[in-house]
Amino acid sequence: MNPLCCIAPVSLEPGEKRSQPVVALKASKLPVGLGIDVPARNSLMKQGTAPSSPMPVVDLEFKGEEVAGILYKWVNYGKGWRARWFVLRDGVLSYYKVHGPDKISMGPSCEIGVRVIGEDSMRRVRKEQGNGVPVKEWKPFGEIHLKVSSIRASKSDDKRLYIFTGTKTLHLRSDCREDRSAWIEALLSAKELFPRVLTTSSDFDPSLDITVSTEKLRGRLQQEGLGEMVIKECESIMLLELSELHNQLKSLQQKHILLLDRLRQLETEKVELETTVIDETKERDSHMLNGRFSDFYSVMSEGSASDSDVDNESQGADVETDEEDGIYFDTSDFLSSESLRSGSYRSRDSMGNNCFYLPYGRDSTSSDVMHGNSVGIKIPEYPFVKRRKKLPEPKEKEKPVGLWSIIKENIGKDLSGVCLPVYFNEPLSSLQKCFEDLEYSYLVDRALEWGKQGNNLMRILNIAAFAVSGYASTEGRQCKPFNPLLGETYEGDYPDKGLRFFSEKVSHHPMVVACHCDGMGWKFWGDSNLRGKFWGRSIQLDPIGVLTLQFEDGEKFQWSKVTTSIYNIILGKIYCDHYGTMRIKGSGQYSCKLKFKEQSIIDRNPHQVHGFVQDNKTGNKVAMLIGKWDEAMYYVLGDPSTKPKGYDPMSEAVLLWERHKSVNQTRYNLTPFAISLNELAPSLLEKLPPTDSRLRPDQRHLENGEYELANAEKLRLENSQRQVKFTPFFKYVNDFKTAQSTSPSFEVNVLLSMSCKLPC
Ligand SMILES: CC(C)CCC[C@@H](C)[C@H]1CC[C@H]2[C@@H]3CC=C4C[C@@H](O)CC[C@]4(C)[C@H]3CC[C@]12C
Repeated sequence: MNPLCCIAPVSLEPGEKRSQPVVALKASKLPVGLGIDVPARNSLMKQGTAPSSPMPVVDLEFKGEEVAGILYKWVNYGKGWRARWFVLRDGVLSYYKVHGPDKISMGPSCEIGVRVIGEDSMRRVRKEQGNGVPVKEWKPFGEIHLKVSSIRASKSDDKRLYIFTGTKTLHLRSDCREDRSAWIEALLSAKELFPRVLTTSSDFDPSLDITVSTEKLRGRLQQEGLGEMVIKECESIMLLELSELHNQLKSLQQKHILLLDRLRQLETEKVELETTVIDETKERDSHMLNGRFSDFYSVMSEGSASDSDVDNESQGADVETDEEDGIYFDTSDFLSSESLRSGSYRSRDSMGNNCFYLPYGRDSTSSDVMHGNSVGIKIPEYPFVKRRKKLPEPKEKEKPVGLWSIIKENIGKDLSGVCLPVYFNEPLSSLQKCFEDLEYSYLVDRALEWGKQGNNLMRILNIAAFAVSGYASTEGRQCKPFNPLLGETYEGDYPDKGLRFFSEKVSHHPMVVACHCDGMGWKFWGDSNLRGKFWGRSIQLDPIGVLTLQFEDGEKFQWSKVTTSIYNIILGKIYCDHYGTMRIKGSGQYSCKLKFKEQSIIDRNPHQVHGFVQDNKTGNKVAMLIGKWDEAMYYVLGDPSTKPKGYDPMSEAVLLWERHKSVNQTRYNLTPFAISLNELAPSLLEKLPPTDSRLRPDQRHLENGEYELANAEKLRLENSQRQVKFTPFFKYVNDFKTAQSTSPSFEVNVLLSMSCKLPC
């Protein structure tokens, strides 16, 4: 039983009037399974006055009949509000998808009275009825048991209502105020008809009846030959103490309940606030496509956002991220950090914390052996390369600046002209950051080996772990990478990991980075372009583009990254979350689907990822994947949907990947691998092209903790970049060539490299 279930229903706002039911009708069997007397409804509608006035009453008393109608359900930030057909029956509120403008998917036929709420709902029912085609009975998309839920009306929007189910909150919106009142009334009545039986959850029963027996005590005291007077006194002392304890327990329990309630209220308010911002932003965007909000994001990323801000509906037709695929186990039950460690695999505590001090190649070898997952495969031995383990000591004291102070100072100004100071940056460019996704490249090496041995399942499992591992380094990072100049490059030569990496910024608007990596026996490439949306207190980044991994034997895997949201950008601690579905399409035997669960504030178990591997030919699920993007990934063989109820996948889970635990934390929370990326060893200096990110002066100054210099250089670079926009390219380059012929600056070098790439 979920502890949240016991919270009492929240009543309507004091001022909220319970409106009359819109209409209640007797059933006549309908093809769609809903018994609705449409002509009767029509005549009533005609009698009715404007929507603001109360509707005529037909059946005042709600006797537990069915209620149905359209409500808009909040799905997620990408999909927004979606129409769903809701049916309230026997204390259960079920909802179904609405396919197209008129097609409703409904539940089983019923012959009892049905009340249809809302004009639009009636219109749809009439249309369905008119078809005369018997409609398939659909399984409900979701079900809410009202006896364990609480219902609440939104304070700020008279069309919205919330249903807390104990584990999640459903955000619903009706077409008008009257419809909301009708729904709330129906829901509350249904709830009253099916009151929650509290006796089942003694853990949260506020009456907390404890029966205490003094029998044993009495017996023992009698044995000692004590008189009745003394025994009675002892009994009353004990009972008094106990009742004191009982009272304390009760008040603690009350506090707990209040706290949980407050938390849920806060969460509702948070979503309400954010959805209000979304609704308003959408409206505003339609009025001024290139207005302040789209500019604002470009300031955050210094012009890296693409211009388009359209809601991408085509991607997942009508997928509700939280409720898709019934086969998933409720990972929240077992995926706590402790249970992650208590599965069949035991964590390699003995050496896990030290492993990053080892050279990368050897590190992966040691973990391979420990994980057992690579028993029987050959693990490549890479040479040791000495790399730095720390960033240079900062030369100046840090100057923390809140983003809010910058926004405040620039209110009313055109934000595209505002530059963010360097304090918001980390000493890495987006080009280097792309390479961070390959920190756990040993997983691909393993995948190669498994495939060579004909074990394609282990190959895709390792690739899935690799695709997830790329997110691990984002945990605890609060600064933004430097936005490279157009034509800026980064080359990483890492024989210690068997890697050669190259990335380049290939487009400025939209900002696109292309990268390529040669591993031993495999290649990985892709381009990254982010579509950004600013939601007021958070930024949502939707990556566009495909990543490809190809093995020397020809097998190819392709996937796209999931959505990233950055929260608390104005106030509080910045953090990011990754959520959505990642599909890894394999050209061979298997593909994989991974779901990154979106975090909520009462989520005690964030960052979960779960999914399965599917046979491309038969469609059968052959293995399950579970874990967290910032901790570890595990697999369990077999079809997850055939497992019995209450099955604990962690009992059989085998570790695929575990994040390196770094102790050597910098101010930027960089991993040891990330620390190595901007190292400029003297031997490298001779070899690097002048366009390499390591040579970017502002980034170098920031790394050295020379904040003033870094800021000045950053401003200079950004200004000269802006200048390029207005000056013909060749004139700009030639002017610089003549003015600084001896040692051109970084940006001129980058520009010069561009001129070589352009057709003459
Ligand atoms: C307001 C400003 C200063 C906040 C800085 C926010 C930081 C946390 C942001 C800025 C840019 C962001 C990155 C941009 C792009 C990607 C690629 C994506 O596929 C995974 C997340 C990742 C790697 C983001 C992680 C979070 C990030 C580093």
